[in-house]
Amino acid sequence: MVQHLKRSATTAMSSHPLPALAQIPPQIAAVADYEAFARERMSAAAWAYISGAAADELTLAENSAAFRRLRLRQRVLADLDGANTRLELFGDAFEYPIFLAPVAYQKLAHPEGELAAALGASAMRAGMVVSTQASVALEDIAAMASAPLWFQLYLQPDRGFTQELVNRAESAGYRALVLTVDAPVNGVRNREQRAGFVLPAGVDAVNLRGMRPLPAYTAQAGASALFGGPLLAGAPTWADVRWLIQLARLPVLLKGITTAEDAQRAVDCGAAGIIVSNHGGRTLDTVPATIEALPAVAQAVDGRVPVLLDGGIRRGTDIFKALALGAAATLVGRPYVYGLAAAGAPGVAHVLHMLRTELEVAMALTGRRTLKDIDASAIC
Ligand SMILES: Cc1cc2nc3c(=O)[nH]c(=O)nc-3n(C[C@H](O)[C@H](O)[C@H](O)COP(=O)(O)O)c2cc1C
Ligand SMILES: CC(C)CC(=O)C(=O)O
Repeated sequence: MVQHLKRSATTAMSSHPLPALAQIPPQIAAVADYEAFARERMSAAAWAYISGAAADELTLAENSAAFRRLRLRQRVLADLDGANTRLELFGDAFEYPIFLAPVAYQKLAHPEGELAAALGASAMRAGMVVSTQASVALEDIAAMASAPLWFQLYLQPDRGFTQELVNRAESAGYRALVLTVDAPVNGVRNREQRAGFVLPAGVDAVNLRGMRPLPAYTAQAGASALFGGPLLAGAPTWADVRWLIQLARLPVLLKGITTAEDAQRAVDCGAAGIIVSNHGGRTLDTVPATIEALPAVAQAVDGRVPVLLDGGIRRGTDIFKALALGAAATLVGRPYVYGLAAAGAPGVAHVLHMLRTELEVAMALTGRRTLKDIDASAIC
């Protein structure tokens, strides 16, 4: 049913998103409802890669559980005339504070990959962050999108190649750079390992083609698999953050900050924004949920730059709670990838539509007219 919808509605969506949304079956009423449809359409290995996280996946579970533990304070009879969810970030206006987080290799989820995600986001006028490891050329994604795109950067050991990547993103019209700082090495991805995940033919990091590969390295028996090898030797440091901020013409956000100390340092280095993120639980297991890390980061930043958050958002009330505790906006990862896998661009649009509507309901029932009215007093 949803598969059929994908074919017929993608075309309709490019002129108007709503007819396509009207064809989504009623049993998909919440973001979580896409998960089963997505799983059916993916190989077991791709499912393990996308839905999985690091080690015992405690942080993955905690990201959502911590949102669910928070309680809202309902307020009644507020004047909601003129209510809206608008915001401005880095000179661009957005209709609502929900962005698509950078997710690598989206062709694993859908043959059109990032192109369909960008189409869905643009139809809903939502911003999207495109991964360095996208499976579609960053220029082609930019040509598809009408809403603002940001480019997520993994600093490559070859800094000259990294600079080229930044130039390409700037030339293609991306509006900000998101430097991911929490993954100098991959987490211990046991679920992926057990499923034997490897990239299938036809899916690769096309934007990194032509880059000089790291020297081959096999640790001697009894030696460290990581320390002393080339991976950490080329890993980014604060000096690289300053280098990037100096060379980039675009604002640079740091993604993957979860402590007050690092937030302070990021602002001191000239970061234009901070994304509180633990990579959806995919890097270091047992770190706290992002919603628990947010207040200390927001306090350290003290309004000097916008603080965004991702990780575990599955409801509009989660977005509301993040805003109440100091976030200017939020990003979602797996939820839209599940929508993409199940129904292509309309699935992505639908996920955004549901989250936005749920956020508006939460605002109406807590008596908040604008995003600026959402503060900690909305939480018990
Ligand atoms: C399959 C997958 C691939 C990801 N790829 C990237 C990436 O290339 N760059 C990055 O900064 N974050 C990446 N992330 C992390 C997301 O940007 C985001 O932090 C996380 O998914 C948020 O948690 P959520 O999935 O619970 O919404 C990836 C996440 C997933 C699930
Ligand atoms: C290719 C990976 C490094 C992309 C990523 O960030 C992830 O899988 O979490």
